[in-house]
Amino acid sequence: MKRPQLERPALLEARDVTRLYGPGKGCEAIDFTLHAGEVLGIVGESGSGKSTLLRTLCGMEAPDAGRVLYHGHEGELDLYAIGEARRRALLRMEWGLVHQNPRDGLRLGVSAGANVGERLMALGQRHYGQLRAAGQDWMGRVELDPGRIDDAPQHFSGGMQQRLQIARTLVTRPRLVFMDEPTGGLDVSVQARLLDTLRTLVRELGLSVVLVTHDLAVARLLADRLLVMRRGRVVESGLTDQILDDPQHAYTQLLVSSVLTP
Ligand SMILES: Nc1ncnc2c1ncn2[C@@H]1O[C@H](COP(=O)(O)OP(=O)(O)OP(=O)(O)O)[C@@H](O)[C@H]1O
Repeated sequence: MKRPQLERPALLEARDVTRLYGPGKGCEAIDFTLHAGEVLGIVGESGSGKSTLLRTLCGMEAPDAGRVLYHGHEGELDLYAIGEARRRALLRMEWGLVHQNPRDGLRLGVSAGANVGERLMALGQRHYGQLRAAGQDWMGRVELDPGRIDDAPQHFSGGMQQRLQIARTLVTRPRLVFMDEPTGGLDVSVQARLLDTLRTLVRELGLSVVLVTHDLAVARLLADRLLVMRRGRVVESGLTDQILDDPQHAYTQLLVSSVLTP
């Protein structure tokens, strides 16, 4: 998906971000700018530091050094200079987070409709009819049967739960969405259909996304640009098609030719 974004404003910036648990474990000296409407894929083999970087970017884990800057409604915010309460409010009001395991992002015991409506309620919506209509609408958008709005997600398949988590995340129209292996842990055919839905939503809504995936096929379908990580560092970055079609770094070449084992 090639969408030139250079003219768009910066939305999220990582400036020399480091979070290390040990040498090469975590992420180190990460620098990038995500522009509005852009999908940035973070790829690399298992243990390369993708999830650590994502947690640092989305306010869940403070870096040892460096800054994460977010350009939101209130202008530029230094994510770890503001308090915990404001970071939480950002996640609730302006951001969305899609976990690999939908169980981490859903409340399994309450209805599908309540799961979708909850984030709207957190933004102040109280009108039952409107919340229910939004629930049905978003279940339809992620290709779930809106007739199952009163069913609890614990009775849904893994793929359906992931679709519901995506609906719950996107219903508030977040300005920035973080996704950690959104199609991981699912059967291949389920993954392919979900990826198709995600790609449609990303395009239709013009989403700004930071996407972590070890799966280069997922990266190719969704991401405009890639950061390739190895042992905590970015070894290569650029447009997705350029990197995947003509990788420059030996590690990326190995990744692309699937020589590396997970
Ligand atoms: N809380 C933690 N405490 C100690 N070490 C950690 C912690 N979190 C991650 N690590 C280590 O940091 C390194 C990077 O882990 P991370 O989960 O960020 O990699 P990843 O690329 O997301 O891998 P995967 O795809 O397997 O999730 C690994 O060596 C991991 O063991």
